[in-house]
Amino acid sequence: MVLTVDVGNTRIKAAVFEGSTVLESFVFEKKELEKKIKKILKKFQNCSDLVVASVGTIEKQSFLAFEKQLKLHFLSHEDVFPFVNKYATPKTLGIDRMVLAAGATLQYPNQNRLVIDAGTCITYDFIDENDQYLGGAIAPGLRLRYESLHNFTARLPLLDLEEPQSYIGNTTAQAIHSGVVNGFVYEIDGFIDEYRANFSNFIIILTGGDADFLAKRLKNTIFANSNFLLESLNQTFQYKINND
Ligand SMILES: Nc1ncnc2c1ncn2[C@@H]1O[C@H](COP(=O)(O)OP(=O)(O)OP(=O)(O)O)[C@@H](O)[C@H]1O
Ligand SMILES: CC(C)(CO)[C@@H](O)C(=O)NCCC(=O)O
Ligand SMILES: [K+]
Repeated sequence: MVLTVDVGNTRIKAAVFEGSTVLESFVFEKKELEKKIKKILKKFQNCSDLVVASVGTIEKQSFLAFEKQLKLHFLSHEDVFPFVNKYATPKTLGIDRMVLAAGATLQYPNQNRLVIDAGTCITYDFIDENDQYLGGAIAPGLRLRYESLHNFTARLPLLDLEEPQSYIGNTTAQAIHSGVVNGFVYEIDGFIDEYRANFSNFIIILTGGDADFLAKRLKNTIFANSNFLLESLNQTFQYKINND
């Protein structure tokens, strides 16, 4: 059994895998890290490996205590990945994006793939049919848009996510919902159209905390898989032990 942990910018997600099957998955806050992992390991005592990808402030040190119980794999750029990294600054590429690209490469071989992660940030990652990682884009995520409108202005309230009634918002609240939600959806559809115009035959993988919300609203039909990063962590680990 393998315990995978994704330390994002907002929350932590974890899952226990037996082979490629998820036995259970978890979401928790950063301050609960130690307590939660202890609890998971108590329930799943057959876990032999702990695989971590962190883009947050939590470093490898926070996991060292678990090394007594199981083998720690704190993923970094030094690990083996199943694609050729064409990013011009490979060392600054987020480890979460590398893991997503690895999962897409392994799970959908011999085709162009676009991974869209709608989390704290929206990230786009493109791997071509020759398994070359080309790059993509980083944009503010849905919640971040609501927060930045409030934090960087004097008069805009902080609102919770709500379906806009129209693209023509006729109140401050409706104008914000339209700008944030419609803007988010139009932007992502626009990116997908751009990729479609330039590449034929490719698959789109949609993941992240806002994936389900988004999937229903895109004009492009895409299935969401909110576990894709955790599944990719498990696959990256399997790839690593077979290729090290
Ligand atoms: N309980 C929650 N806390 C924070 N965001 C949530 C929650 N539930 C849903 N969301 C949505 O999920 C988005 C954040 O996505 P996610 O949880 O994947 O981010 P994350 O944990 O920071 O991971 P990453 O840094 O990898 O994006 C927000 O834009 C928000 O709309
Ligand atoms: C873009 C985020 C914040 C998304 O989680 C993360 O992948 C990151 O910190 N990336 C570093 C910059 C880059 O990927 O080029
Ligand atoms: K993200």
